[in-house]
Amino acid sequence: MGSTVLTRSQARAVDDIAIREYGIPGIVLMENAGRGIAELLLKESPTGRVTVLCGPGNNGGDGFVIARHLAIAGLEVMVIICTDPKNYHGDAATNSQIIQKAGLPVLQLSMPENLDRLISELQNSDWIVDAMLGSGTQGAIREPYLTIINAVNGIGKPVLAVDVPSGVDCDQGPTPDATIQARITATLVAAKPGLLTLEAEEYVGRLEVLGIGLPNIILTQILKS
Ligand SMILES: NC(=O)C1=CN([C@@H]2O[C@H](COP(=O)(O)OP(=O)(O)OC[C@H]3O[C@@H](n4cnc5c(N)ncnc54)[C@H](O)[C@@H]3O)[C@@H](O)[C@H]2O)[C@@H](O)CC1
Ligand SMILES: [K+]
Repeated sequence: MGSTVLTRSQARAVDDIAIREYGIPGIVLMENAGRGIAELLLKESPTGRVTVLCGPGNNGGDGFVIARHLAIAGLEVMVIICTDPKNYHGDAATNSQIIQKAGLPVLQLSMPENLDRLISELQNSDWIVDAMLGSGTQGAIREPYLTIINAVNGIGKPVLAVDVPSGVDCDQGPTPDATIQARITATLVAAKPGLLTLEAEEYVGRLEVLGIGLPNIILTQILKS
């Protein structure tokens, strides 16, 4: 399934079928995604300090799982929540509560008051995990993501992007002037059309496709329909 490409609606359908027809809980998919991405990062950086930027949806939920696994492995982790935590629901809310109860360092970002703090956290990082915006991204990139994306790109530390670099519309490609420049993009289940456009080349870096434990038959079913 390495060369498979899934559009936004196909990726959603795959998750939907896995959850509703096959009974695989969404939180298991999120755990598989986050753990797989943490293991990938640990191969690049077995020690050091990592800042995990978490956005408002399930991409942010993946970020919480990644942070938990990196902390278990002994890395110094700082989680930056880029939205009001009241926005979280479902699996992302569960994983947000787990890391907060576990006492991982969390900074609740309220812009622009915390911009200096954000920049100093980023400057002190060996790696940055971009779990801000994923396959749910649509339209022009709004604040605070616009400012954060530009700050991350300006600092130039290596970035591992979760599913897509924030700013990439998974069907259309990058949004000019507001897309994370990743060193590695760990995309889930299959590549997305927007990651393979010519314009995306400078943002995606090394593209890694990670499975999340779905039976192959689900992908076959979607690609045939
Ligand atoms: N079961 C699942 O669906 C799974 C999903 N996974 C993760 O979930 C992600 C998709 O989750 P969601 O559908 O919650 O989407 P996102 O995590 O991409 O978040 C969507 C939210 O971002 C905000 N947003 C959208 N466009 C924006 C823009 N232009 N500017 C600023 N904010 C914007 C809106 O608040 C929107 O509700 C995937 O990319 C992947 O990382 C993984 O956890 C694996 C399982
Ligand atoms: K992302």
